[in-house]
Amino acid sequence: MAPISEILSIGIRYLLYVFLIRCVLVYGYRIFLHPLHNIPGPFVARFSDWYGAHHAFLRRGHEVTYQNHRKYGSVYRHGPNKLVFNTVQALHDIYQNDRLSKSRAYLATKPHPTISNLFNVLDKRLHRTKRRVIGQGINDKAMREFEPLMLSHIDTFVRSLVKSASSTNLDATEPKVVNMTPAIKSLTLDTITHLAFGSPLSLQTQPQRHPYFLRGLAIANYRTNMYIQFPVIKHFDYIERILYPFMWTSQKTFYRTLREMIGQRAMQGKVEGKKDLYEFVRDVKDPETGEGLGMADVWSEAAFLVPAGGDTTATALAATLHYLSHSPSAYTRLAREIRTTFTSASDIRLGPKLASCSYLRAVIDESMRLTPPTPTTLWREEIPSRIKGEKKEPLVVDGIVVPPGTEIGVSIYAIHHNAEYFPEPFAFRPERWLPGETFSDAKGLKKDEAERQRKLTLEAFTPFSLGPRGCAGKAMAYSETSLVLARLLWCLDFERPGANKNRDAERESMGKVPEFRVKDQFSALTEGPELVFRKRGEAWREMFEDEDRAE
Ligand code: HEM
Repeated sequence: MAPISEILSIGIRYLLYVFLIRCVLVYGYRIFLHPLHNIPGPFVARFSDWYGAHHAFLRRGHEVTYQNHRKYGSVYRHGPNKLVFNTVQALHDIYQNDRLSKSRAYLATKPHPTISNLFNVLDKRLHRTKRRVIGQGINDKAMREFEPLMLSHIDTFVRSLVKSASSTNLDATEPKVVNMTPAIKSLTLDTITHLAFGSPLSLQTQPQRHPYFLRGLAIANYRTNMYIQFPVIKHFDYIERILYPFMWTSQKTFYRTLREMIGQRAMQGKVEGKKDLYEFVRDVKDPETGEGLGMADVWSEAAFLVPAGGDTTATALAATLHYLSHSPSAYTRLAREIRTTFTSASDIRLGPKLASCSYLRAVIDESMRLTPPTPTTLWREEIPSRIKGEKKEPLVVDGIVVPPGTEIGVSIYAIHHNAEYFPEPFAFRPERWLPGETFSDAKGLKKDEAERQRKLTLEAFTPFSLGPRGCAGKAMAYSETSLVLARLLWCLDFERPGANKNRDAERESMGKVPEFRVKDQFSALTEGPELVFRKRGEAWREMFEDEDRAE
């Protein structure tokens, strides 16, 4: 009888042969016979999802996708069963299509198989119910009711910038350089936690209480993105615990803080006159069972709503400040609009006056176009028919027949830089959003050509995505960004430390404002901008009136 070691070695060799044959068959099929084999794309992506995982790991999926479109055209193969498109037609065909739902990869972000939140629920009926109920807490009406509390956080933010500023002249005293990413995130997270749980996290006023919250949030986003891009990795999260223990603990701290906030809110029960998001979430009932949500579900909703509402708005604001600090003409025009529309800081409220600030809206939109807060590709998939053997029309996206089981999407970053829809795609041109105005590349177009161009521009602009799974917090995002920028520019002027206005003006006129680059981890990870502030005349004093009175 052969010794055990010989049997083992034969066994291993045999398994290796089987593995190699399987690889040859599977990869050979994916490269040469797969229904998508004719669609161009990077070679590795044709046979392995490691391609997407690798770029998600390095947080550069958005820029790689943009480059790939330049190389391969308006559609390319991003994985064996993944297609990315880059046209307005595809945006419509994918995100406004009843036959499609979020891809099953979103399921990997569920904390438990039976627990879902508004972000990762795939069942359409449950999604509609959750969206209807939770949406009431973040729609226009809710924002008008929440406005005084939102303004109190914005004023805390502006006051801290005033305190960092020199008196009148930037050269006279040394103003403090402010890193805007943590400052803005503290503001937006205080705001969303106040809206969600009826009291804020107080990151602005007591940052020492939650030193790891921002880091934990960033890591939670990173993991969410890795799971969506490469769901298999979820099964190996213990490797992460061993290799990156600090990452793991920061993220746990973030979740623990949320749990504590929910616990404190739950202890208060129903509070008369208070309708925070917690109340709305507790009202959600499963349409099939009629049962309400348990604490684990409430936690899961919070774990999504806090980053959804806090992180994205922070990116929009940081990007806008970056572009303004590089664009003297846009800065001057916006400051003039704010300072001539309102009569005091407290006059800056939601309503017709703020809505009339069209340049403000153009600046925010142009900043979100260049640096979308969610720069990624939002994957969708055809829902398999419940009826066995049912024959469906083939799914066609932008003229391409998409086989069942294919994940498809449009990269928000890539389409926002598609020159067909946005002439001078890397230039900061708020005028492109203003009807009747034009800029260098659009000059000389005939009226009907200009109108066609404008229509395409509007259709291709998709920072909030679109369709039934588009952003539910758009009203909150525009309310918050507009109020912050308007109150800030009422009280202060700002610039980059050591900015050279002449050089900036020259670069701006040539369309060479540097991009506010971010890392793609589903939502964007930002750094900076670093800015210095200068008090504006006596306008800022109003912010301190309550404090002065209290003294
Ligand atoms: C500039 C700020 C914002 C941007 C750019 C943005 C962008 C987006 C995008 C692209 C999606 C779709 C995600 C996907 O398909 O997987 C989304 C979904 C969502 N966003 Fe926002 N968002 C912003 C602010 C907010 C705010 C302030 C809230 C309020 C809590 C919010 C709540 C939501 C919700 C609840 C969804 C899920 C909608 C659903 O699936 O039905 N967002 N957002």
